[in-house]
Amino acid sequence: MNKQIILLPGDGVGKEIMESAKHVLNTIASEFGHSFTFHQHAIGGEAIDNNGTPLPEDTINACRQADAILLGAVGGKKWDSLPGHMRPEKGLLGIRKMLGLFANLRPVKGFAPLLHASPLKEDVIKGSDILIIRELTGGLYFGQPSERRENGDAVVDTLSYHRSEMERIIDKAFQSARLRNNHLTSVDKANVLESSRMWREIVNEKSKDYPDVTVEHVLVDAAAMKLITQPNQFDVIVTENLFGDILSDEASVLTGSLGMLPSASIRSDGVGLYEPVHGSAPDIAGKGIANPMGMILSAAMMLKYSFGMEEEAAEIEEAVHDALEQGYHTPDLQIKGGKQVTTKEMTEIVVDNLTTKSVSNFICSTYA
Ligand SMILES: NC(=O)c1ccc[n+]([C@@H]2O[C@H](COP(=O)([O-])OP(=O)(O)OC[C@H]3O[C@@H](n4cnc5c(N)ncnc54)[C@H](O)[C@@H]3O)[C@@H](O)[C@H]2O)c1
Ligand SMILES: CC(C)[C@H](C(=O)O)[C@@H](O)C(=O)O
Ligand SMILES: [Mg+2]
Repeated sequence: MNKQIILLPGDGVGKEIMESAKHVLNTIASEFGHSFTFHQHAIGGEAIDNNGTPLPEDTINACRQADAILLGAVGGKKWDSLPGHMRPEKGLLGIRKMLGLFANLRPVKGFAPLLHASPLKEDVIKGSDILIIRELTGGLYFGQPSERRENGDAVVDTLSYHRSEMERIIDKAFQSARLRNNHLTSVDKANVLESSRMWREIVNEKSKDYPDVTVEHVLVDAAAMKLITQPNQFDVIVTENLFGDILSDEASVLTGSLGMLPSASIRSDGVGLYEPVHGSAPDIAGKGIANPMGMILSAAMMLKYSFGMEEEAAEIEEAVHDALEQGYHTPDLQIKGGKQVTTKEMTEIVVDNLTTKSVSNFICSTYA
């Protein structure tokens, strides 16, 4: 099966982990007889430097024609003082919006070998398996007006949603709950926000179409607390854009590191953009020690959701699991003992697991 994949490595560790995803995908292609053609394009800070815009036209055109898109991360201190519309993050928001990628799926599942890598108690996180579904193309991120007023002494951002935008993400969440444990937690701030009251009404209306799914409403502040105290009470969480952004970084603590979390941003026809949940990690960029697992697992999500390659995706997940079980980990994972490795070494171990199912002969070097 020939697939055209757009690679948007972006900035900071984005470039380092994109190499990992490419290596893993090339390995899967040769194991399963697929052909993946990669086309690399600029986005974010790199595109600002080279093209004067965070989202160049040729990147947009390439993404429109792609079978799927893989993105590393954007952003960095160098571009932090630029005006809002020129920031690297605007490139990412722009491509999500232009392609209509309204459903952001962020699975949070602890790998057994990492249960003790979380600062949370092992018996609190044991059994946690959450799918956070974040609305991605509306809300405060895109509402207008969004501007400074009164010579900079006042400011306005706008939280705006149309009913249809809420309905499609809530439908997606009910459908996902049906494929899992039939439990949906809708997270909002209905005690304060009108948008949340409308969201809650729509969830209640929709629940009549999915009588087999149990629905629970939780206010976002309480949800933030419950994610840490009772994470295994959740199955699917659905929420609006900003709440989903915040809760997903929080939930990553269950897995031991933000570097572990993958994501899929999709629309109804299966076209998708796949990226780890984390950012460009400026504090470790260039050191070769970024955790590549979130990126590699995002590539696996691409195979599953955009290409229907379930078996291939499962093999990648297993190879990641095995690498962790073999004791290998990048330094972000606080594991006592085990073998600390670099991004490249971790990638080789995953690739080795994919091809030989054994890394017993792998010699890992140390890094400075
Ligand atoms: N999707 C994206 O492109 C994306 C997402 C979040 C933040 N950002 C941008 O990234 C820049 C930095 O933001 P930040 O520092 O708040 O968040 P960040 O996610 O980049 O980093 C937060 C912390 O997690 C660590 N971390 C993140 N990914 C890691 C990995 N793969 N391996 C090991 N450790 C990892 C970092 O070292 C850092 O300590 C900002 O410009 C921000 O806008 C981009
Ligand atoms: C970089 C930023 C625009 C982005 C977001 O807020 O959506 C990031 O934090 C994410 O979680 O993908
Ligand atoms: Mg985020």
